Amino acid sequence: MTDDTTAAKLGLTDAELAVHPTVFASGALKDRVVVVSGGAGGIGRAIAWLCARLGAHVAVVGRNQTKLDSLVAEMADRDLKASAYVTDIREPDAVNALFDTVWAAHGRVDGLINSAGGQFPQAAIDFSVKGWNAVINTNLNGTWYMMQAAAQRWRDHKHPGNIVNIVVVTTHGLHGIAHTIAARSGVIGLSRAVAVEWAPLNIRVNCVAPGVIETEGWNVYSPAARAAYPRSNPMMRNGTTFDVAEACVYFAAPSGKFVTGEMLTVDGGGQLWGETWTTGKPAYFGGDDT
Ligand SMILES: CCCCCCC/C=C/C(=O)SCCNC(=O)CCNC(=O)[C@H](O)C(C)(C)COP(=O)(O)OP(=O)(O)OC[C@H]1O[C@@H](n2cnc3c(N)ncnc32)[C@H](O)[C@@H]1OP(=O)(O)O
Ligand SMILES: NC(=O)C1=CN([C@@H]2O[C@H](COP(=O)(O)OP(=O)(O)OC[C@H]3O[C@@H](n4cnc5c(N)ncnc54)[C@H](OP(=O)(O)O)[C@@H]3O)[C@@H](O)[C@H]2O)C=CC1
Repeated sequence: MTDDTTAAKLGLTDAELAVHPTVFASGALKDRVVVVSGGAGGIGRAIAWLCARLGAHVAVVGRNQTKLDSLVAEMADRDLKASAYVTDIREPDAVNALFDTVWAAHGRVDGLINSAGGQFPQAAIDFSVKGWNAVINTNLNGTWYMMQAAAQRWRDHKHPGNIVNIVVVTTHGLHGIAHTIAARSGVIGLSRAVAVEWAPLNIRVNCVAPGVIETEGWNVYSPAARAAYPRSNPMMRNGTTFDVAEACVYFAAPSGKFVTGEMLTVDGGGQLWGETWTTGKPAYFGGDDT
C-alpha cells in the first residue's frame, strides 16, 4: 500500500468513467456480450465502463465479489448492463464454468478482453520459485485458459469472436519485472500464433500494451519508483485507463474487423525513449537505486 494515508485514489473514478468523452459512437457495441477479466481493476474497469456505455452487456470477472458487485451496481445506477462473475483465471475448470454460465445467461459471447494480471517488482536474480510461478500462472496460463475457453465455444457455436489481451511493453525500457516480461512475451507470441490458427473460425486476436497507466495496481511499487514514471516517456506524463480502454474497443468493435495478430502500444512513446525502473534505477546506470 502507499505510505501516504492522504493519497488520492489512483486512476479514474466510476463517476469520471461514466461520462468521460469517447471517440466511439454510442451503439458501437449494441447487443454484444463482452467478458472483461480484471474488470473491477483499474484498466479493466475503464474497459467495462466503455463497453457498457457503447451498448454491450459486460460480464466482469475477478476474484473479489465485493469489488465486482460495487461496479455492477454503479453501472446499473446509470442503466448500463453488467453482471459479476467471481473466477480465478488460474483455475481452468472455473474458467470453463464461467464461459458456460455466460453463454447460458445470454446465448452469446462476442468478445473477451483479458485485463486480469499483475506482478511485483523484484530483481530477477532473487525470484523465488513460488513468486515466479505466481506471475507465470496468472499472466500466461490464466490468460491462455480464458482464450481457449472462449475460442472453443465460438467454434462449437459457429459464432465469430474476438480477443484482446492486455500485456506490457516487452521490447524496451521496463525493468525489475522480468517474470512478467517473460509471461507477456508468451502471450504476445501465442496471440500471433492463434490469430492465424483461429482465423478460419472467424476469431480475431490482438494485444494492447499499456505504458505507465495510473491505477490502484501501482500500490505494489514504491512511492519513489512511481514518482519517476511520468518521466519515463517523451510525453512526460502518465496515461489514463480510458486511453487503454479506447485502444481495446478499437480492436473489439467493428473498427477492428480486418485487424488480427496485431499489437497496439499505448505508452506515450515510451518504447522509443525512456526507461521505467520498477525497482529503482541502479547506480551502475546513473541512478541512486530509489
Ligand atoms: C513502460 C511501462 C511501465 C509500467 C510500469 C509498471 C508496469 C506494470 C504495472 C502494472 O501492471 S500495475 C497493475 C497490475 N496489478 C498488479 O500488479 C497487482 C499487484 N500484484 C499482485 O497481486 C501479485 O504480484 C500477483 C503475483 C500478480 C498476485 O498473485 P498471488 O495472489 O498468487 O500472489 P501472492 O499470494 O500475493 O504471492 C505469491 C508469491 O509471489 C511472491 N511475491 C509476491 N509479492 C511479492 C513481492 N512484493 N516481493 C517479492 N515476492 C513477492 C512470493 O513468493 C509470494 O509467496 P509468499 O511468499 O507470499 O508465500
Ligand atoms: N497500470 C499500468 O501501468 C499497467 C498495467 N498493465 C497490465 O494491465 C492489466 C490491468 O492492470 P491494472 O488495471 O493497472 O491492475 P489492477 O491491479 O488494478 O487490476 C488487475 C485486476 O486483475 C484481477 N486479477 C488478478 N489476478 C487475477 C486472477 N488470478 N483471476 C481473476 N482476476 C485476477 C484483479 O481482480 P481481483 O482482485 O478481484 O482478483 C484486479 O482487479 C494487468 O495485466 C497489468 O499488468 C500493463 C502495463 C502497465
